Amino acid sequence: MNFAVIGAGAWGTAMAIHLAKMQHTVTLVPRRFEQALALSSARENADYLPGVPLPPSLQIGHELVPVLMEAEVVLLACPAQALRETATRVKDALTLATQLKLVVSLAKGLELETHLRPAEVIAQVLPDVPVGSLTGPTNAAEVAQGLPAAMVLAANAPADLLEAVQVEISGASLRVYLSHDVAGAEFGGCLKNIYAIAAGICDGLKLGDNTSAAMLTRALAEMVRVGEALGAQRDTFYGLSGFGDLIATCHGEWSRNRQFGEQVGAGASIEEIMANRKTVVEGYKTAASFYGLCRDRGIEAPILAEVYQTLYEGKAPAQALRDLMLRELKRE
Ligand SMILES: NC(=O)c1ccc[n+]([C@@H]2O[C@H](COP(=O)([O-])OP(=O)(O)OC[C@H]3O[C@@H](n4cnc5c(N)ncnc54)[C@H](O)[C@@H]3O)[C@@H](O)[C@H]2O)c1
Ligand SMILES: O=P(O)(O)OC[C@H](O)CO
Repeated sequence: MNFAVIGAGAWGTAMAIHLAKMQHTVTLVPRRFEQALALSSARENADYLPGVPLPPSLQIGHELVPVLMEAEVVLLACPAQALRETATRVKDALTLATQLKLVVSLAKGLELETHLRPAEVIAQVLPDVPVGSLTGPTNAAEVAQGLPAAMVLAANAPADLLEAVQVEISGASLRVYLSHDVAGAEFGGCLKNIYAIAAGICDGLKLGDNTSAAMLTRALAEMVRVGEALGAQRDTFYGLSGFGDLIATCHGEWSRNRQFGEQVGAGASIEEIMANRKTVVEGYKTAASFYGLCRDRGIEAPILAEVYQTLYEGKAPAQALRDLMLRELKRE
């Protein structure tokens, strides 16, 4: 199959490496021309995924028109806040000769102003192409090294197309499951980033394993409540895109959302952390987007609200934790 991966951060590069190793025709398209040159000459993405060689067959592209003339599946691998702009670039570069069958989001964040999920943003821009989302517990570095992982491809597209793409992406190191609950799969991936910030805050406050277990368990309950209220299916949150990614991201030393939370919990200034970061922390803006969405819809989400107040209203992390602990008592 012919794949185009638009966006060459850690995750786009890792997926492009995986697909190229599966013998597909793959073109990785970085946003900036200099980045395309650097990747072509070094055969490594030194900025975002250092130490992993790009397979010889992996093509690096820059002009979208020729790449999109041949691509059957396009993966959009940029941060959620850049998705609309990236999908628009794809739309503008599509020609009548297109072979495009499916556009897949790899992003895990809500658009800030609209509160839309990644697949919803793409569908607004590209209403005539089937859109899906590939999500689950997948740290880019591990996938790039070929360590086994499992994901969910969620899409409302013809079954034969989805099954074909599932087969093409799956292999000994990546097992892909299918789902029709795009909302559930995407809400899980977006929400877990906020709870990973909360888990990191607990780490930064040097709390113990009991706190971590309590936080994770209540985060899952909150994820289910928020997701169901927004129209997703309850069961989806107990799968790879919900529970699976929550565990990976809240526990993974590597998680950028967890690391960010740990710095916040340890007392660092949020402005300074964000100013010094080169890579995306999706949970930061997604916390603001979900906070607005839950407030507007009257959805109870106390952990999310405390993370929001800590990040945006200057609330002390220890006070946020205390307020969570001293909420009105209730049945589990
Ligand atoms: N890294 C992972 O392990 C991983 C795994 C699964 C999903 N994701 C998700 O994939 C998405 C991308 O993450 P990443 O890890 O590749 O991020 P990254 O920080 O490694 O790279 C971000 C990429 O987006 C590009 N970018 C930044 N601003 C942009 C803009 N305005 N327009 C277009 N491109 C822009 C950058 O040039 C860079 O190539 C995020 O939503 C993330 O949550 C990441
Ligand atoms: O490093 P993070 O926190 O952006 O998490 C990356 C992936 O979403 C994990 O599945």
